[in-house]
Amino acid sequence: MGYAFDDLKGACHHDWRAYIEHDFVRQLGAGTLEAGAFRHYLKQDYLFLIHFSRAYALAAYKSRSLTDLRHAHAGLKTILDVELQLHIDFCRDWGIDEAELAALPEAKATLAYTRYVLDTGNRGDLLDLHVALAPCLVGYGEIAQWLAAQSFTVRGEANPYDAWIAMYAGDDFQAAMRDEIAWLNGRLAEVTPRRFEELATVFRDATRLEIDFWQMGLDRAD
Ligand SMILES: Cc1ncc(CN)c(N)n1
Repeated sequence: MGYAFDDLKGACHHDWRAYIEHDFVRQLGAGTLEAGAFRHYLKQDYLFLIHFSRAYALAAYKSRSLTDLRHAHAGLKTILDVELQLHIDFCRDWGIDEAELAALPEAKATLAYTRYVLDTGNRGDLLDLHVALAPCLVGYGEIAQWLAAQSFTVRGEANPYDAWIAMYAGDDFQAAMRDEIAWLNGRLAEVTPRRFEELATVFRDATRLEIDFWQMGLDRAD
């Protein structure tokens, strides 16, 4: 019997829950997150998304079939057209203009996560790269679903972070998440137990780096 995406989550259940249910996420859902922490996160996430766009471009380069090339292209389009564009709008609403974004120094958590994904993609094959990218795309989609199910989550104008939640709960992002899971399920069905262990390590490490990214936001760490 082959593997599926849920087996990657199962292989690092504790880290996955710590990422999805992080204090940053809880405070954001409740609308109690300090504005300075969100602003710090937003700025670093702008840099993060630029490097993640590069990682999707690397996925396109590594594709051996038109199907894989289209899949990588769709991921790149979601980041560039949906997420990054809305992100720039958010930043403007939060008093951060594009000139400030262009001059930002990268925090260590941003450097570590983005370069880990790019290095994993360069060293490994297309599946390694997509597994390293999965906590990003699938994780935020799942976070939006998890927040929707929590009684402490405040939606609408009473929550200053409502637009952020809406972006990840929205149809475009949720559809991109489902596509990524379907692609991964197709590939994971064919891997050996030994290969699965390698991929589980990549997935766990990327998930741990997501946790560090939330913590960087809360601590406003450089
Ligand atoms: C750190 C991080 N991880 C994931 C996402 C969702 N693409 C994001 N915007 N930023």
